[in-house]
Amino acid sequence: MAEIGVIGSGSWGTALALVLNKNGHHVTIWSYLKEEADEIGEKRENPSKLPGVHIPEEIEITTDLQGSVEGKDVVVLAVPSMATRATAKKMCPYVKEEQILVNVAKGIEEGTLKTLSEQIEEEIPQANVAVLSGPSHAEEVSRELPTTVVVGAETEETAIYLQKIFMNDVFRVYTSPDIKGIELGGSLKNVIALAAGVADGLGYGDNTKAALITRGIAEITRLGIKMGGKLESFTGLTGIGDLIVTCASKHSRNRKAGVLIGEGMTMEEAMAEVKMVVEGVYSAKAARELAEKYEVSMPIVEKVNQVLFEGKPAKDAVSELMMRDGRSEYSNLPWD
Ligand SMILES: NC(=O)C1=CN([C@@H]2O[C@H](COP(=O)(O)OP(=O)(O)OC[C@H]3O[C@@H](n4cnc5c(N)ncnc54)[C@H](O)[C@@H]3O)[C@@H](O)[C@H]2O)C=CC1
Ligand SMILES: O=C(CO)COP(=O)(O)O
Repeated sequence: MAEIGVIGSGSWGTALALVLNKNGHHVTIWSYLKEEADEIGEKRENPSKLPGVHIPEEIEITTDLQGSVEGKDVVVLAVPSMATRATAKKMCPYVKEEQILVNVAKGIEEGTLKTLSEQIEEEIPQANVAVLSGPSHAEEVSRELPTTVVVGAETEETAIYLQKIFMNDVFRVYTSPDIKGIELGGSLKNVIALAAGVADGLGYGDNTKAALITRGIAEITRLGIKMGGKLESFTGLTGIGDLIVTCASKHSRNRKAGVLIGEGMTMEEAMAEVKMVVEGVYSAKAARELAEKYEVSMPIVEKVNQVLFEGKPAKDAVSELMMRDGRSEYSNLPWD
């Protein structure tokens, strides 16, 4: 049995706390909001984030960050990406040398273009930072529906340790050394999911969705490989796997926000309506900046930016994507 701190009481932190509790570990969830901690503690449920899911008494809920980090065998970071750096900074004094921190949020920092593990390493240099990602909606994980994810770590030893900590009969965990590829797949898919939602909101069909998923993973892979990620991560659970679930699922926050935008809402109105964190909106600008920096063509990412931030009508964005110059599907494939 391990002592585990989960930093973040949103739907994903809570769902992972349930997995870890089922596996026999002692889990403490840290909540940023006192009202959220009080409500979970009293009702043994997170009604706004995971309605109807019982949170057993053994799981402690607290707003004491020090107590949730100090002395823990593993600390899981599950706060929204825009709060990751600030939260890591606050955690730093309580983290011992080589303590294992697992980031499970998905995002890229605007401006610095750093992944979340890079930000955590900058703020907590003494930590051993790993990541966990894959096609895994909290609503399904918390109901014990079979799910697969990948843990990425600096050493095989850490990855296998974490695999044993998280894995059970309904939560299968693979290991990988490709932290960069895992993080890029998880963050960039959210931007494509917004586009898939927009297509649904415009009333387009399955053909359009399949096109966005396939051309979307081509964009993600082109950039990801140039940035040092491995092809296998983009063709695996943390790439195409996560993109499929996000673009197709009724649980997806990014897809939902896209649907509302496709139906005519502004980005701000859509985010307010979804109520939960819509990471693709925060990663979209960073994705566009990365495409420029690494000189990679990412037309879907570009159109998402124009719709979100420059007032381009969604229908025009789709037409413009369709009417780009004709080209070969894969420009690296020779004809002879
Ligand atoms: N919900 C899901 O199914 C999955 C979510 N993720 C990722 O996990 C991360 C967290 O997402 P969710 O749990 O879904 O979010 P959520 O929308 O369910 O909850 C957000 C939580 O963040 C907390 N919070 C708000 N401002 C904060 C701040 N400044 N500092 C620290 N905490 C703050 C709130 O208390 C709230 O509990 C995101 O990056 C998301 O992409 C990854 C896989 C699955
Ligand atoms: O990353 C996630 C699922 O793997 C959560 O993001 P969405 O809710 O937009 O799908």
